[in-house]
Amino acid sequence: MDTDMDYERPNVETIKCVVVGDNAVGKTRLICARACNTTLTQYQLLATHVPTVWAIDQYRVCQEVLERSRDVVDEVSVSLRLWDTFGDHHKDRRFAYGRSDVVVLCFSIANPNSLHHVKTMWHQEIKHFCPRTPVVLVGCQLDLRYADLEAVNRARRPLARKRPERFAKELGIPYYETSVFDQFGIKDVFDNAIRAALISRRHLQFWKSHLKKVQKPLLQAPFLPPKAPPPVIKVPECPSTGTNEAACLLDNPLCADVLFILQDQERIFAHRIYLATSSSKFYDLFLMECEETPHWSEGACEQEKQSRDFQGRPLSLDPDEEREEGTPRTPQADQWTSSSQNLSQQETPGLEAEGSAAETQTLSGWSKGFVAMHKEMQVNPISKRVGPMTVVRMDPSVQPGPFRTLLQFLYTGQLDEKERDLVGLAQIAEVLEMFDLRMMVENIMNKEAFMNQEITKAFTYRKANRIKECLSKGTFSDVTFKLDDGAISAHKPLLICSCKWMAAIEVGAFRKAQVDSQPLCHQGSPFTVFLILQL
Ligand SMILES: Nc1nc2c(ncn2[C@@H]2O[C@H](COP(=O)(O)OP(=O)(O)OP(=O)(O)O)[C@@H](O)[C@H]2O)c(=O)[nH]1
Repeated sequence: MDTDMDYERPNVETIKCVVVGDNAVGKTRLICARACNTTLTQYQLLATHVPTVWAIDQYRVCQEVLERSRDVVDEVSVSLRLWDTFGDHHKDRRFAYGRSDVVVLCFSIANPNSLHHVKTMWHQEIKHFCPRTPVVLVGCQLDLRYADLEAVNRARRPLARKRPERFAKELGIPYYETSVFDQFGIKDVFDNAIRAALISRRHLQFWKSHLKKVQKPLLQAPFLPPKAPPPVIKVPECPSTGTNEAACLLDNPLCADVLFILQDQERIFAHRIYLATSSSKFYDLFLMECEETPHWSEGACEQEKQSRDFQGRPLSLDPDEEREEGTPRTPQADQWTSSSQNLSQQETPGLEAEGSAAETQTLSGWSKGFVAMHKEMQVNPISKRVGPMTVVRMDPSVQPGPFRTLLQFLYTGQLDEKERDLVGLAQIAEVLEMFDLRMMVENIMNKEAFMNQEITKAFTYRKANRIKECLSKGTFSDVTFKLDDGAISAHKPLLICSCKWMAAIEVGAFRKAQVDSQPLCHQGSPFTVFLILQL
């Protein structure tokens, strides 16, 4: 080493920096990150620990390592010589400490014991072998403080910044944190270790005027932890189960949000999320409604709306409030004629309307089979709760029997082979542009009903994807889960179908106070705090 040209260059300060600390705290990785600029994936970093020391000989054999050892700190040219050591407490490190200029004392932020050993063992050892050498304390593996590594975190809680900071203060040494994974703090550690070494050298070699600008080790800028990823909402790719539950929900329409009126008297309750994710026609219909009446609208502005409308505050049904004055109507909305008349009482006798109807949208020009749509407070026939509902009046040609079968298909993706009114069903499927249903009917008529299984499969696959989309965007959602780190919009009908607990809440078996303090599901759900709105 003594033959290195750095020793011959004037004004280049060679600094021997010894890196010590417990086994597996990350010394070797830290040294490699500085000396060789190695970047590793988290997977590589987490792979089993192999006890190693980074070979000091690298400075002789590897040109890149030698070049990277050169640095300029506070206008001083330095050559940084890193010495890796074994972490075993009983090993003899006196050779490593000999003639050292600075000691980088490492512990792992994910391992409180390694910090404990800083005080009980490492600092004492350093003071014993090189009492005048400056020391820098380094918390390695900083990313593990924020990582979602259940096992690691549970086994040994990562250290918060305060504790090691207090340690460092007591020992009178500077403190830095690093993550090789996030490439954070590596330069901070070594630049400031160099500073500490140079300051100490300046005391001894006061004639070295080029050291006069060297600063004391600086404070480290805080690490900005990465934002937690949004929660992953999993929807089974092809939900084969759940069809019975969906059919049940249609028969017992808890938390229904749409009411079909057929032939001016027949009333069928349903759920927008089921219809919109099974049929483009209904998707368009309900989305148009959202756009037309922004006050009620869900869709993209769902989150905001949920916090406004469903937090128990009175809902305004005044159409004038629904669009700010001077706001242009969407071209789509202009296709319909709108009137503010209240249809609920006069035109649909027998309705248990609780409030007045909002703006009515005439749909006959938009599509065959539909007459008009408006929003109205309605009583749910099962829970007896009053809530806003989309009331859709169907064309008189739409017969209740086939329409019910059509809805069953939209909820389950299945069609009973024994269906009697196949002709009526084919007609209504044609009118409402539900071509997969029409094809199913044709298959039954052609005695090829076995082919319908494939249609059902494709249907459920498509539906699952659409549900995923609606979940991620909050479209048609009617419930918001408030979590510690944000809110998730969801759909009560879907939840009710997959979780009896939710159904119990909806029929009122639980009181709100209990709901607030109960975890959501029995399946180890991560939610611990949630609020059901609109209770
Ligand atoms: N997540 C994460 N893991 C790290 C980091 N640094 C090191 N590791 C991992 O921690 C383990 C120990 O790292 P080493 O650098 O080998 O530890 P060491 O202190 O040199 O260990 P000894 O050679 O036994 O003294 C390895 O599996 C590394 O991949 C880091 O910044 N983040």
